[in-house]
Amino acid sequence: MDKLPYLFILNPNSGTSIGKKAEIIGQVIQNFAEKSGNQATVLFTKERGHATAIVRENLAKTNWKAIVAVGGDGTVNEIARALIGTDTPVGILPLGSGNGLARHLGLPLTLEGSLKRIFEGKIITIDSAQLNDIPFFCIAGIGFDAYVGYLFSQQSRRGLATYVQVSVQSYWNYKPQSLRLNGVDTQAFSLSFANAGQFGNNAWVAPQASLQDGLLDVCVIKPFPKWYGTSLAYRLFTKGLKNSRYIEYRNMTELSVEMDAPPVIHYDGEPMQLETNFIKIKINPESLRVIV
Ligand SMILES: Nc1ncnc2c1ncn2[C@@H]1O[C@H](COP(=O)(O)OP(=O)(O)OP(=O)(O)O)[C@@H](O)[C@H]1O
Repeated sequence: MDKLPYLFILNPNSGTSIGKKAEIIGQVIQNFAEKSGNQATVLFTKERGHATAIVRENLAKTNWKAIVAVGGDGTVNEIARALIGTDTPVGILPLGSGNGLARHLGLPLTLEGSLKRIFEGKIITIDSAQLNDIPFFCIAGIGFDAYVGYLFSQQSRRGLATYVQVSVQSYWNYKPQSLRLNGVDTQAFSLSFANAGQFGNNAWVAPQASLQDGLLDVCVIKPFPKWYGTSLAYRLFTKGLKNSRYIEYRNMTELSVEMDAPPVIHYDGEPMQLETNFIKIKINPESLRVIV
């Protein structure tokens, strides 16, 4: 049996209720590993960005079989960014709110099912991407979803219900943005750079996206009448956006976006206010190993 150890990094801030259960989940991971003849070290993050620091500190110390993100897409991002171009695979134990990458990959969403998959699954190599120097693995974007992500991050309550509430409230006053996409003037309600197909919670902005095609699926949601919003939302959750006249898809390996002012963006659901109005996005083919 292969005895290389696994490093699990748990973000107690992921999802809506890990916090109080973090220690118990850590214990479940340890017990499951032991029972299945594996070794696991479980570490807990203390703040935003800490997961990246933990990987960097520990990567050279031991030959890890895999480093597992216990949390949502933000936690996967923090861990995977330190594993790009290395042989060490990332595992995903999806305990976040949206779990876009895990859902795209069809991974189990239960604790036991995920642990079994992590210890028994196979490894594939996927593309990663970057927005300026920010790596992302699932989807990055500008526009309405970035704006909502930014407002959501300022709420004290998390979870899907809060997200829906913030989305609906901001929808009515939100105005499409003017930008230049590869130098061409474009009006967009939102612009998504999809490596994987969904934001999380099965909101499929680019259901056709593949993590292994060396391409980004760029989805432009063009300005639309407000009454059309429910139809777009329905299409988003039923993989039907492609048939809308307000949607345009392009496959690209890199692109540039220029805005009039530094925009709020999101990468893998993490909102961020940029300090520049020039954005370059590019794909890095076959750059991350993942357990599936
Ligand atoms: N110990 C911590 N305390 C506070 N925030 C943390 C801590 N560790 C990580 N974070 C931050 O928590 C945020 C949320 O993490 P994550 O994205 O994994 O969960 P989520 O938002 O519930 O899931 P998803 O992105 O799948 O919807 C990230 O911004 C991450 O940097």
